[in-house]
This record gives sequence, structure tokens and C-alpha cells, in this order.
Amino acid sequence: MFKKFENLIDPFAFFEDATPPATLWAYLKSHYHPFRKWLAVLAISGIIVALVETGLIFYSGRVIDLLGATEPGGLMARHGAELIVAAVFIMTLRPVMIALNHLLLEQMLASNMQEQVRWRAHKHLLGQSTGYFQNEFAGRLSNRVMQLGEAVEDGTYMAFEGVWYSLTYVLGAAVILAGVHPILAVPLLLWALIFALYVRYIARRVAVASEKWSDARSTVTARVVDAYSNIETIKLFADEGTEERYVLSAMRRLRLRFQRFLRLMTELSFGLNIINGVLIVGMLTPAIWLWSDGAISVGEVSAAIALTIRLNGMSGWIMWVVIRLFEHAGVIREGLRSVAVPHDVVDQPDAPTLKVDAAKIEFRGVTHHYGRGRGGLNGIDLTISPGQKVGLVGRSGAGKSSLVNLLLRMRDAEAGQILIDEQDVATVRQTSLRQAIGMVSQDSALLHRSIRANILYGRAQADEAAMVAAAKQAEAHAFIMDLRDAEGRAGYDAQVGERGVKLSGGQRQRVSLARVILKDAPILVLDEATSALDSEVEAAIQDTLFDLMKGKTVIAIAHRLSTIAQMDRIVVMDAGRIVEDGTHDVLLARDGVYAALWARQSGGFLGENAE
Ligand SMILES: Nc1ncnc2c1ncn2[C@@H]1O[C@H](COP(=O)(O)OP(=O)(O)OP(=O)(O)O)[C@@H](O)[C@H]1O
Repeated sequence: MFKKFENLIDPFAFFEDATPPATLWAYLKSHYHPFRKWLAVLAISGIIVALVETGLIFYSGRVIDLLGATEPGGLMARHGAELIVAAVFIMTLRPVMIALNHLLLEQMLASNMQEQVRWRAHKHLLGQSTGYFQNEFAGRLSNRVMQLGEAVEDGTYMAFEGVWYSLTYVLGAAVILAGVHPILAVPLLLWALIFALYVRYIARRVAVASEKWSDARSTVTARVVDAYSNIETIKLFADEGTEERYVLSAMRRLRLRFQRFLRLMTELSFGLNIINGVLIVGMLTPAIWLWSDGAISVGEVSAAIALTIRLNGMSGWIMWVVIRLFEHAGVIREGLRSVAVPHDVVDQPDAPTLKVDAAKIEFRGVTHHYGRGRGGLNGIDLTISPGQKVGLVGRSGAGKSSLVNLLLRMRDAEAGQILIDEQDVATVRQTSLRQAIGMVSQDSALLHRSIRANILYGRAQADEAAMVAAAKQAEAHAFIMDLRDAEGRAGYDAQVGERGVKLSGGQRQRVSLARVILKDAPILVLDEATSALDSEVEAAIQDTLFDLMKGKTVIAIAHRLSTIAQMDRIVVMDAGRIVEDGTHDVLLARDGVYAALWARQSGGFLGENAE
């Protein structure tokens, strides 16, 4: 039964990933679309339940009147059948109707909507460029994705369970009261109007306070997560108070914003009780007056009193629901600031797959200043023939990583073109482009999964033997076999800590090398691929690398010039431009920048200030 209702919606069903709408209502609508049929059923079932509830109160008034008008012994004889029907209805049909309403609310709606929102938001974020993530805190983003799911789901739940239900309840009550005597409906409708205006007034302020509160909460999460994930840097550099002050200032702001929010809550409860006091008196006075005139019965007066008391109790809850709704609206708006951001690196709708044949790479007038008008790359023209091995050299900040990042289309070049086998990287499908390039970077980040999962990330469908062979080639097999994590998983099953912290830098680099060996892509990019290795392992890996390079087009960045001296060609960069280009011997003979770098390498290292 539960499963049936839970499976009415599949929150992870395929959807066209487009930029989520940036406005609240449009965003909600996009998420309600798969639910629309069942939301309509839910709305109808909500009306039925609310009407049954109001009807019940008025029926209790009728029972009082029946009691007053009948001799004690004759009640069952005269009204037995009616009372039995009512009792059976209350014991069977009513619970079934309420159960159906809750199955739709909890199983159909609540159990699916959170995950649909989170999944879609996460999927969209995964498609963002690296530039987007460089400008955001990972902690804040994850907080927003999580909160967004909860806010949309709970907000919708409340809209049905609270607002819709109460609206029907109040309208139903007004109709029944008007049936008893039209005057009785007047105070109820007046109350409903004043209540609605007051809710609107408070809720608007709550929305603002809630958005600020939510923003402050995200900032605290971001700073706390940033601290935990960079704990080593903090231990090494932060003095006693710096880091504490950083988080504390965010927490103070969070406290302040929460206090502002709570003040509104207190104000609200005060105003609510005044409005409700008016309802009680406003309803009782005409009811008693009508009764004194003989216009209505005692049972009807007592039903009106019961209704007033019930509304009195409900009003606090309705107010709370509406407040929560606006609070959620604030959270959603805050979340959309990160989530409803268009991708800046996008595939054209019918982008073709990159077809790599010879693997020729061509940079044509490529300029990229990271949107700042300077720095980065400046008019790069470079053609790398198929199978050529190019060493990229230059001081720190010369633009080497920028060049390969643009090749991988981590960003779109501001001007110029990058072609692989005559196909512009900006026009082919991004996944096909990145499948064609194997990259080992200086910061060999591993995922917080098993070693096996990390290596297989290179080629998911590879078998165990191929995976182990790749690890052996990367000189990683031996140390992997010795690994054992805290939970006792060993070898390839051992879990790597977040970003691979449980492995040494050299070990991480070797695992990521195994991943690239397994990937076996036609283009290879090595960005300081062996920088973390000791010279003994490096020597062994160099052979592996040369093996790996066979038949591939290679761009290798290295500060240690000895590692790239044997390349077919060396390209020297400086301040975003190519300043020299030739073989090691030719460049040495030319006695220019490269020759100076070579001469200055003390211990094989290129210093920051070398020129
Ligand atoms: N994400 C970024 N946003 C803004 N500017 C950037 C960004 N990444 C790099 N730059 C700038 O582009 C220039 C080239 O940087 P790049 O990282 O390409 O140099 P590099 O030669 O690879 O340096 P290193 O050898 O230190 O890795 C630098 O001036 C740098 O400040």
C-alpha cells in the first residue's frame, strides 16, 4: 500500500537539464509538473476531509438538539438509525478518507519531492564550469542544495495540509453557519479577512528575515566546512584566534538574524491572540442574541461555540504554517541564487561527438584574461602535430595551466579557437572532448571512494585485470596491496580519505596516473605529473610515462626541466605568450629564455624568480 503511493512519482526520472527558473513560482511550477495529476487528487481529497471535519462539529450541535427535544428513553427509537449511520461513518469512512489524504501527502508528495529537487539541483551544478566552483564555497553550495529540497517539499506539504485545508474549512464553516443564520457567518468572514491581512503583513517580514537567516546559516556552514577541509593549513598558519574569529563572526551574525526572526514570532503570537479574542466575542454575542430571540437552537449555539474554539486553536497552527511557507520561500530564493545560474560552458543542442583520429591540436589566436582584461593568455598560436610530445615550460603564472584548461574546455576562451583534428573544442560535446584527453595534474585529487573506484573512474567498464595492470604500470600496485583503511577494507577496496588525504602525495599521483593509463586516451596532458614523486619512483614512472606517450599527442608541463628535456619540442611561455619554441638542443643553442632557465636550474628546479 505504502509502496504504491511512494511509487506514483519517480523523483530521479530523466529530465531535460536546463537552467532552473530563477523566480520562486516558476521554479516551483517546474518541480510540480511531474506531480500535477496527483496534486489535483490531493487538493480534492483535502476539500473532502475539511468538509467532513466541519460537518462533524455541526453534527454535534444537531445531536444536542435531538437530546433536548427527545424524552431520555425514546432517543434510540426515534433517531437510532440516523445515529448508527453517523457512528459507522465516523468509525470507517472518515478514517479512510483521512488516510487517503495522508498517503498522498506523505508517501506521494513528501517522500519524493525533496529528492527530486536535490537531484535536479545537483545535476545542474555538476554541469557548471570549474570557474563557477572556484567562486563558491563547496559547503555553502551543498547546504543550499540540501535546504532547497527540504524547503520545496515542506512548503508544498504545508500549502496542502495547512493553507488549502484551512481555507476549505473556513469556507465550509461559513456556508454551514450562514445556513443556520446568515448573521452568524459575518463575524467568521470578518475574522478570516483580518486574519489573512495580518498573516500577509507578518509573512512578508518573515520572508525577508528568513532569507537573511538562511543566508547567514549558509555562510556559517561554508566557513565551518572550509575550516575542516583545510585543517592542515589552519594548524600550520593560523594563530590562536584568527580562524576562530572568522567562524565566530559568521556565527554572531547567524545569532543576530535568528533573533530578528524570533522577535517576529513573539510579535506574531501576541497579534494572533488579540484577533482570536475578537473572534470569540464577535461570534458569541450574535449567537446568544439570536438564541434569545428564538431564531436559533441551543445545539446551534453550541456548534457555533465549538467551531469558534476549534478555529481559535487552528489559527495558531495556520499562522505557523503560513510563516513556515514564507520562511521556505526565503530559503528557496536564497538557494536559487546558486542553483538557478546558467552554465557558462554549454554544449550546443546538437553538438557532435569529437572524433579523434590523428590527434592534432591547434591553438589559433587564443586569448583569455579570466574576464579581467589582463593576465591569463594573450594571443596563443600553437600547432601540435599528431603524436608530437610537447613540453610546456615557463615561470609560475606564465599561463601553462590556463592553456591546458582551455584545451579541456574547463572554460571557454574569450577569443580565438582551439581545434583538435580540425574540430573546434567549443562546438563538440564536452564529455567526448574530455574522454579524448587523459590528464594527470599536479593536484591529484582523488574521490572519497575506494582505490578501485578511483582507478576505474578512468574507464568504468574496464575489468579487474586491466585495472590491476594499470596500477602496476603506474608503480602503484605494491603500495595499494599494503593499504588498509580504518574499517578494515584492504588493497583495492581500501577507502581513500576525502581528497585522498590518507595517501601520500606521491601515492595519490600514482593512483591518478593508473586512472589515466586505464583511460588510454589519444591525447595526454601531464601537468606536473611527477612533481610529488621521489627521484627513485620518478625514474621508474618516467619509463611508464614514455611508454604511455607512445602514439599519443602529449602536452607535458614541468618545472623540473630534466623531465621534459627529451620531448620532441619545448614551448616556453611567459606572461601569457609563447616566447620560444624548439627542441631542447635548439633552444639551448639559441641561448635565450630556455637556456637561461636551464642554466639556472639548481637541483633541477625552476625558481619563481628565474627569467
Ligand atoms: N581562476 C582564475 N581566475 C583568475 N585568474 C586566473 C585564474 N587561474 C589563473 N589565473 C591567472 O592566469 C595567469 C596564468 O595562470 P596559470 O595557472 O595558467 O599559470 P601557470 O603557468 O600554470 O602557473 P603554475 O606553474 O604556477 O601552475 C596568472 O596570472 C593567474 O593569476
